[in-house]
Amino acid sequence: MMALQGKVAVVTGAAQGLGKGFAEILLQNGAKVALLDINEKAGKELETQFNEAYGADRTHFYPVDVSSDQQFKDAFQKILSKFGQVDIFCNNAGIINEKQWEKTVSINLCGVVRGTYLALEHMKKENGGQGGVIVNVASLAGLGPLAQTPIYTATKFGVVGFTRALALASEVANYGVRINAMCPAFVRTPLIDSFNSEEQIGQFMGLADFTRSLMEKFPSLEVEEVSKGLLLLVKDDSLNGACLAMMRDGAGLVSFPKEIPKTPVAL
Ligand SMILES: NC(=O)C1=CN([C@@H]2O[C@H](COP(=O)(O)OP(=O)(O)OC[C@H]3O[C@@H](n4cnc5c(N)ncnc54)[C@H](O)[C@@H]3O)[C@@H](O)[C@H]2O)C=CC1
Ligand SMILES: CC/C=C\C[C@H](O)C(=O)/C=C/C=C/C=C\C=C\[C@@H](O)C/C=C\CCC(=O)O
Repeated sequence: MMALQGKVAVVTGAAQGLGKGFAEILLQNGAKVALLDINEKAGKELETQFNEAYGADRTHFYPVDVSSDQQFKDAFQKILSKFGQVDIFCNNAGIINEKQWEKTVSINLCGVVRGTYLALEHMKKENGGQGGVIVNVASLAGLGPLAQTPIYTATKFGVVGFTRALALASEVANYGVRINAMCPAFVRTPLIDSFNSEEQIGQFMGLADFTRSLMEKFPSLEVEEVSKGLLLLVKDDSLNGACLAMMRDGAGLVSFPKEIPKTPVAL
């Protein structure tokens, strides 16, 4: 298991919700944490709160829009200047917006790619790096479709596929970096109210009742529960290319079929 004492972690979308929970459990386990978020007010307030709770200078906030290549790169350099290294990188920032769907893709998928590649360039052994672990936050909607949010679903399937492919590349090329994905069902954060917002859901508002029924089948998880899943994916150094599915009735590592299950058709 990876010891976190003295390690340096980066968490995107850290100002609230799951990102705040992930940052806190990493601090509680001895890591220093760089908080990245577009919400500058909330990020600065959380930095102060965490430094008071876990010791001065254990946390620093960096205002970053993960859809901006330049902002992400600039922040990463500032993190390296302040902390000297990055051992853990959690790409968590994400939104739901089926109307501004290019924005959703740019944040949920492209933002994860940007963060992953920044971390990988720094961590991989062939670049003189010390190795490390990257956790990309997908969703259960990255393993099965959410009818009301086809674009959000597509981005999460993309995060799962990207993570699994890069984990395989890391194994084959011996980068010394583990890359895993988190696939929680509904979690009690501000994001899940999105399904009721015409501004975010647009043409699919008529499917709100379908999502409500899904929420009954998959009762909401608490941030604290999901944060324990993050800790597992970070600490267990046997896990690379793992996808952790999390639902109220339990969590489990997804077993992807070696062969694609299919029903033969005559062509
Ligand atoms: N809440 C849920 O039911 C589930 C959430 N997830 C995923 O977990 C991640 C976090 O979601 P929540 O904490 O629930 O959402 P949230 O809306 O509570 O927090 C998201 C955070 O990301 C930040 N953010 C948004 N756009 C950004 C950008 N362009 N650059 C930097 N930061 C940005 C926001 O300011 C906010 O602090 C997302 O990727 C989401 O898709 C996955 C499964 C379930
Ligand atoms: C409208 C979207 C609201 C919130 C999105 C939230 O951020 C999120 O990602 C929630 C995902 C919840 C998904 C819950 C169930 C998905 C079910 C189907 O897609 C099937 C997928 C897996 C089957 C799981 C099982 O039955 O074992």
